[in-house]
Amino acid sequence: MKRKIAVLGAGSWGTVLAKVLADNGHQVELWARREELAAEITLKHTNEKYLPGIKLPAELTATSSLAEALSGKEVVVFVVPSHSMREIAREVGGLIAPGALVVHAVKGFEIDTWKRMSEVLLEELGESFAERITVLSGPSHAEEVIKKCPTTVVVASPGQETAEQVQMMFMNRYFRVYTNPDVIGVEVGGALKNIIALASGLVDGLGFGDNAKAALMTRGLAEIARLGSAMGAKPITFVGLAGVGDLVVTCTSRHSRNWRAGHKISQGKKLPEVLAEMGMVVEGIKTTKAAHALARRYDVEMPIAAQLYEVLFAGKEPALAVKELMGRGRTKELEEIVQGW
Ligand SMILES: NC(=O)c1ccc[n+]([C@@H]2O[C@H](COP(=O)([O-])OP(=O)(O)OC[C@H]3O[C@@H](n4cnc5c(N)ncnc54)[C@H](O)[C@@H]3O)[C@@H](O)[C@H]2O)c1
Ligand SMILES: O=P(O)(O)OC[C@H](O)CO
Repeated sequence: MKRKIAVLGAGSWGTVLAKVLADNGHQVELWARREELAAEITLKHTNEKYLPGIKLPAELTATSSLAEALSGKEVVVFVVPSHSMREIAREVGGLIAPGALVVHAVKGFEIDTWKRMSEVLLEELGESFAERITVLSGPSHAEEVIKKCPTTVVVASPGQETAEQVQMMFMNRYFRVYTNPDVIGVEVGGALKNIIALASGLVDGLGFGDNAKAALMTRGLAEIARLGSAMGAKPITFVGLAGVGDLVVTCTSRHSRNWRAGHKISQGKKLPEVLAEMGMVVEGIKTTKAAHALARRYDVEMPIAAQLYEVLFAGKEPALAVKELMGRGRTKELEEIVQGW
């Protein structure tokens, strides 16, 4: 079934998801915050800032008007940074058709409340959308999907039927989509892996080698599963695409903005300088604050996230953070994660 779809957010990921949907024959309109970018996408079929050198399909149009983007659409896909989700959801709340499906592909928590993105959407759009909000996550760098490199993602929704509709909408020969009923696990896995990716960039920058990287990813997964389970996720979700899958790709790829930001910090650069140099969303920075707060709220131990918090926000030397992690007291390996599997 061909759909009329609005994709809100014309950064790297929003533009690429819009292209996947356009490749699948859907009628897609992108919303870009800046008018010049909307004009560039519609008239030149490029998005040079976020996807340099890439030609977009001629059928893919963009607008800077939210009302125009949403007019007559059956599906709305949110791909804005997590810090702007509530503002945008509030603005479009009254404009979304009552029966429309809502999808988000955002990997982060709301600042200060530390709510998940589907919670924010539900609060702003209303209870009538409860069964129709879906999250799309998994190991998927925009730079590779745009070249049709084989990619797998997962969609999670409270209703299996909704998840399957979204699965069919996005799935094609280069973009394979799985379903999972665990919305909390998929959202928490996608958000928290960014912290470990930042730490990976740091450890790589310090020249600590492959053993340290493997340790970080494995013990990072333990922290993700521990907090996620306390928040209500199914632990098994963290061995899936939104857990291990995304952790592997983000910690090992030079495409990762989070990895690159961590690497720059290892070279002695301060956070404002790093953010200015990146010029793109680095969700892991805010998510480190989220993990710090959520670990306290749910009373779970997250030593890697705690050390990263001190490096990012209290000026701790990265090498000292690693030394302190290695100097922690003796402990058992998997007990806390295995509970509930
Ligand atoms: N890039 C990827 O490969 C990728 C893959 C999967 C998921 N994601 C997730 O997708 C989300 C969006 O990331 P992205 O990669 O497209 O980011 P990006 O940095 O490429 O683009 C961000 C877009 O958001 C816009 N923006 C910035 N502040 C805004 C605000 N206050 N209100 C509205 N729009 C604003 C920018 O103008 C830009 O168009 C993030 O949560 C990210 O983790 C990204
Ligand atoms: O570039 P990053 O670090 O924001 O990661 C992008 C995606 O989340 C990878 O799946």
